[in-house]
Amino acid sequence: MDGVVDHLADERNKAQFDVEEMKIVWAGSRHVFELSDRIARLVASDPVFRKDNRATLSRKDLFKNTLRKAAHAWKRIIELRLSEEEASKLRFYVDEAAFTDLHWGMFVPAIKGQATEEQQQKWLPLAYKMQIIGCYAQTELGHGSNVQGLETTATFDPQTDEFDIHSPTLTSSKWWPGGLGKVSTHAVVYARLITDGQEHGVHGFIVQLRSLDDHLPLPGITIGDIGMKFGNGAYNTMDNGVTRNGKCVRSNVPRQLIYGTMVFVRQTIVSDASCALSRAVCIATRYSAVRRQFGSQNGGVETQVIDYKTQQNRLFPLLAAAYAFRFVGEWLKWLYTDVTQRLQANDFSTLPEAHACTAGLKSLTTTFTADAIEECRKLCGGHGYLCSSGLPELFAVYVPACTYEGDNVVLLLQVARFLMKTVSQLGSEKKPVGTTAYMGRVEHLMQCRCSVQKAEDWLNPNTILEAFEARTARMSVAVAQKLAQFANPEEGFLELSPNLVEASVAHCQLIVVSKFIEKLQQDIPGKGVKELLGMLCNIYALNILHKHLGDFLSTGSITPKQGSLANDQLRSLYSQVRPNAIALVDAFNYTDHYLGSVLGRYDGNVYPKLYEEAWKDPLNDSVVPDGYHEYIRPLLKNQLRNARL
Ligand SMILES: CCCCCCCCCC/C=C\C/C=C/C(=O)SCCNC(=O)CCNC(=O)[C@H](O)C(C)(C)COP(=O)(O)OP(=O)(O)OC[C@H]1O[C@@H](n2cnc3c(N)ncnc32)[C@H](O)[C@@H]1OP(=O)(O)O
Ligand SMILES: Cc1cc2nc3c(=O)[nH]c(=O)nc-3n(C[C@H](O)[C@H](O)[C@H](O)COP(=O)(O)OP(=O)(O)OC[C@H]3O[C@@H](n4cnc5c(N)ncnc54)[C@H](O)[C@@H]3O)c2cc1C
Repeated sequence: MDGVVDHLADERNKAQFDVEEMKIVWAGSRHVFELSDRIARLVASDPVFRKDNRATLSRKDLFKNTLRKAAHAWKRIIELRLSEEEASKLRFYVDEAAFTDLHWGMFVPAIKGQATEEQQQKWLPLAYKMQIIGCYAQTELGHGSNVQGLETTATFDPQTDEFDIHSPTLTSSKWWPGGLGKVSTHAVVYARLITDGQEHGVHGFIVQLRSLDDHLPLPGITIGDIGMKFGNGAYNTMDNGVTRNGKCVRSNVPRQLIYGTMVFVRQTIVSDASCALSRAVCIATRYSAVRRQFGSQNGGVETQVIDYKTQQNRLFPLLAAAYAFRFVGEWLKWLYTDVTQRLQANDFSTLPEAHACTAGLKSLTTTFTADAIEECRKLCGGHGYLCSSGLPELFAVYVPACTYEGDNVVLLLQVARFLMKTVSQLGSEKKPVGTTAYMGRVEHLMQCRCSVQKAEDWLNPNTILEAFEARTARMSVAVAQKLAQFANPEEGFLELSPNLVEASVAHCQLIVVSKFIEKLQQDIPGKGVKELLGMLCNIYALNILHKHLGDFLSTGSITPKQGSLANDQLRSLYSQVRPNAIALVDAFNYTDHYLGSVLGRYDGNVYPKLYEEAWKDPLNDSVVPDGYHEYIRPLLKNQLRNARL
C-alpha cells in the first residue's frame, strides 16, 4: 500500500480486535499463514499468472493459456524446490481450474488409497514427477450418481493376464472426467469387474489413454472434449472428457475403499467452500463500505450501503458462515485423517460416519456457498454484474460444486440413511457416538423446553446447542416413525425423501454450529479475537434459526416468542460486528490478484479502476464498431431494403 491512498483506512481504524492474530486463526496456524502469504505474493507478482483477461479470451486461447500457466507453475515448483504443501498452495493461488486439479486432487489420491503396494511403486513416482498425467474417470454419459449402474466392463483374460476395458454402449462412454478430454495420458477408470463370466461390482483400473511420445490416443480409444460449459471463461479452462475403450493393469482392494477417493475429495471441498465464500464476502463487504446511496443531509456525504440493516442482514450471516465453514473444514480434515489411520489398521468402524459427514457437509457448504456468491453479486448492485467485479466468474466456476463429487440431494439422502440407521438402533447395545452422540439423549431432547426469556439468553452456547439438537432429533424421530408405517422400507424412503433431506440438513447444520462452539472453547490469543468469533458463531446459528423457524416451531423446540427474541439478538449482533466488518475480511489475507475484483480492491479505490477497466474491453479498441458500415449505417440511412446482409 506504499504511496497509495487507502480509501478504507477509516474502516480499518474502527476494528476492535487484533487482525494479525485473526489471520493466524483463519489460516489454521502461523506456519500455514506465513507459507500462504509468501506463495500468494509470489503468484501475484508473476505476469504469467495474470487472469484479468480470462473473460475475453476464446475457448481455445483460454485453454492454451491454462496449459501455459500449468507448465509455468510446474517449472517454478521445480526451480524453487517447493514442498508438496507449497506447491499445492501455488496451484491454489494461480486460481484457474485445470487438469492439474484432477491429477493431484483425484488421480494421485485414488492410487494412494486404492492401489496395491506394487502398483503404487510403479505409478506414484511417475505421477509425482508428472511424467504421466492422470484423471478420475468414473461418470458416464448415462450414469453419474448411480455408481453401481456404470456400464463400462473390465473383463479379465487369464490367457493374456490382462483386463479388457470395454464401453459396450454409447451411454457407457466416460463423460465429464476433468482433464480427460485433451491432456491426461492415464486415468483411473471405474468399471464392472468380470472374471470367469461372473460380475464383481465396480472397481478402479489404471488405464493408459495416450501415447507418451506423440499424445495420440492408443488404439481402440476415442477421446474428445464434451463442449462449452456454463459461464464464459470460468470452468472452460478445463477439458472435460469423453472416452471409450482401452487396456489396463490389475487392481484388487477391499470394496469399502473403492469410494475412498470421493470421501477424500468431499472433505477438501468443504474447506474450499470457505475459500470461495470468503472471497465473495470480502468483495461484497469492501464494496458495501465504499458504495454510498441516499441519506445525504445538508449536502453531506451519503450513507455507506453497509450501514443499511437490510444489507447487514444479507451480508453478515455470509461472513459468519465463511468462518463457520473454515472451522468445520478443519475438523473434517482431522476426521478424515483419523478414519484413514483406522482403515490402515483394518478398522472400518468409523467409515460410515466419515462418509455421512463428508457427504452431508459437502452438500450443505457448497449449496450455501453457491447461493451466497450470487447474493454477494446482488449486494454489489449493478456493478456486481460486471466481469471485473470477479463475482460472475466466481459463481460460474463454483456452482458445479453442487453437482460434482456427488449431487447435493443424492448426498443428503446418504446422510438420511445414516441418520435413520442411528435412530433405529436407539435403545440397543450400540450407542450413538461422534456427531450423532446427541441422539443418545433422545428422551431428554424429545421433551426439553428452551429456557430463553430475553434476547441475550440466546448468547448462551448451551442454549443454542440444545435448540439445534432438539430440532434435529425430533425431525429425525418423526420421519423414522413415518417410515416405520411402510411395509416396504425402500418404498417409504422414496416417498418420504423430502422430509429425510430436511432432517439431514438440520443434522449437518448442527454439526457446523457445534464445531464452531468447540473451536471457541480452545485457547485463542489476540485482543478481541475470541469475542469477535463468538459474535460470528452466534450470527451463524441464530440466522439459521431465523431462516428455518418453521422446523424449530413445528417440532416445538422453541416458542414463537423465543424465535422473535432470536431475531432481536441478531440485529444487535449486526451492530456489534459492523465496525469490525472490513477487518474481518482483511483477516482472509487475500491479495488483489487472488480476489480478481475491482470492487473488492484492498485500497477501496473502486471508481477510477472500474473506469480504467472498462476501456480495456476489446469492444473499445475502435470508437466506431466493426459492423457499422454493414448494419448500422444502412439502417440509419433507410437503405436496408437493398442491402445484402
Ligand atoms: C490435495 C489437493 C486437493 C484438491 C482437491 C481437488 C478437487 C478437485 C475438484 C475438481 C472438480 C471436480 C472433480 C469432480 C470429480 C467427480 O465428480 S468424480 C465422480 C463423483 N461421483 C459421485 O460422487 C457419485 C455419487 N454417488 C455415490 O457416491 C454413490 O454411488 C451413492 C452412495 C450415492 C449410491 O449408493 P448406493 O448405490 O445406494 O449404495 P452403494 O453404492 O451400494 O453403497 C452401499 C454402502 O456403501 C456406503 N457408501 C456409499 N458411498 C460411500 C463412501 N463414499 N464411502 C464410504 N461408504 C460409502 C453406503 O452408505 C452403503 O453403506 P451401508 O452400510 O450398506 O448402508
Ligand atoms: C464440472 C464438473 C466436473 C466433473 N468432473 C468429474 C470427474 O473428474 N470425474 C468424474 O468421474 N465425474 C465428474 N463429474 C461428474 C459428476 O460427478 C456427476 O455429474 C455427478 O456425480 C452427478 O451425477 P449425474 O450427472 O448423473 O446427475 P443425475 O444423477 O442424473 O442427477 C439429475 C437429477 O436427479 C436427481 N437424482 C438422482 N438420483 C436421485 C435419487 N436417488 N433420489 C432423488 N433424486 C435423485 C438429482 O438430485 C438431480 O436433481 C463432473 C461434473 C461436473 C459438472
